[in-house]
Amino acid sequence: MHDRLHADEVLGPPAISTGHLPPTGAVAALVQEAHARYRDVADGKVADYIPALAKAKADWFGICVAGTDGTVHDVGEATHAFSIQSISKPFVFALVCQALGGGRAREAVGVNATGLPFNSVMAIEMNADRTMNPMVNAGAIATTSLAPGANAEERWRFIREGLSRFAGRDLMMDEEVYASEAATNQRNQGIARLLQGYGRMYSDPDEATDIYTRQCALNVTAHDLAVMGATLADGGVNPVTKERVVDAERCKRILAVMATAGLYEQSGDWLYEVGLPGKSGVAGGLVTIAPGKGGLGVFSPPLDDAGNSVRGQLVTRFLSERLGLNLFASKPE
Ligand SMILES: NC(=O)CC[C@H](N)C(=O)O
Repeated sequence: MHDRLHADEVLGPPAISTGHLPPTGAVAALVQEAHARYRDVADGKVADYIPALAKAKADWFGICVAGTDGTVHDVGEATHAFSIQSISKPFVFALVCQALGGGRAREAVGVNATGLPFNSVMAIEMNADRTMNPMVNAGAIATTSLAPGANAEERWRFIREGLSRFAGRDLMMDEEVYASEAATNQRNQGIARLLQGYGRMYSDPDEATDIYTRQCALNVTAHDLAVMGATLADGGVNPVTKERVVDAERCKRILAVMATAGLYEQSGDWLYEVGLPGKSGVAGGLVTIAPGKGGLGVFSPPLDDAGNSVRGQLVTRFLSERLGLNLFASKPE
C-alpha cells in the first residue's frame, strides 16, 4: 500500500449508493476528474525484474469504467496495450472453477490469504496443507495446472480463449514479454517444483509454469480490464458482447478471493480504503469490481513496494468513494 493511500485526502461527496452506477454523464465527469487529479503523481517504480517490463514509461496513464449496462468510459491511455500479468489470476481461477467445480478448485488450490509477497516460497512452507490462494504465484500456477485439455496446447487454448471471452475480443501474447519472463522465471519454476513435491501440482510443473508465463504475457488495455471486471460484476455475462463466460455462482467466489488477497500483503489496507475486490499486475494494471454495478480498469506502470500500481490505487479509491461503490457503505437513511 502506498503511503499516499494512508493520507486522509479529501475526495469530495460520495454518490448515494444504489444498485447501479450513477448516471452516465456523472461517471464520465468523475473519470476525467480522476485522471486530472492523479496525472502528476510521480511516486512508485516501474517493474524491472522481468527485463522487458522496464521499457514502460512512467507517465503512461489510462482509466476505464465499464458498467453492467454496457456503458464504457475511457480516459487517457485506456487503449494502450500492456501485459496482464497477475490480473490473469482471478479470471483463470474463474475458468478453472467453471470447468472443475468450485469445491474441487478450492480444495486443490486453497483460498486463504498468505499475507506475504506474491512470489513467496516461505508462504508455501508455512501453510500446513501446502495450499495457497489463486492470487499469488504458487496458487496461480497450481490453478493453471488444473486447466482442462489433453495436452499443453489445449490447456493454453482453454486459458487464452477464456480470457478473451472475458475481454470480448481475441487477446494476443506479447512475445517479447513472454520470452523475457521465460528466460528469468527460475523462481516460479522452483515454486512449481516445490508444490509438486507436496502433491499440490496437477500437471507437469514446467509445463504449468510455461502456460502461466504465457497467460501473464497476454496483452490487454485498461478498457479490456474494465470490461473483464464488469463481466464478473454482472454475474459472468460480458455486458458488451452479452456472452455468458462463467456462471454467477462462480463470480461471487472469485470476488471473495480477490477481496482477501488481490493486492497481496496489502489487501487489508486496500479493502479498508476502497471496499471492493481488486487485482493488480506488475505491468501496472489494476482491475476492480463493483458487484452488480461495473468494473474499473487502470493502467499506470509505477508500482509500490508490494507491486501494486500507485496511481491505480489512488484513482480506484477516488472512484469507489465518489461513485458510491464501497461494499461496506451503509444505505442512506
Ligand atoms: N504480480 C505479478 O503481476 C506477477 C506476475 C509475474 N508474471 C510473475 O510471476 O512474477
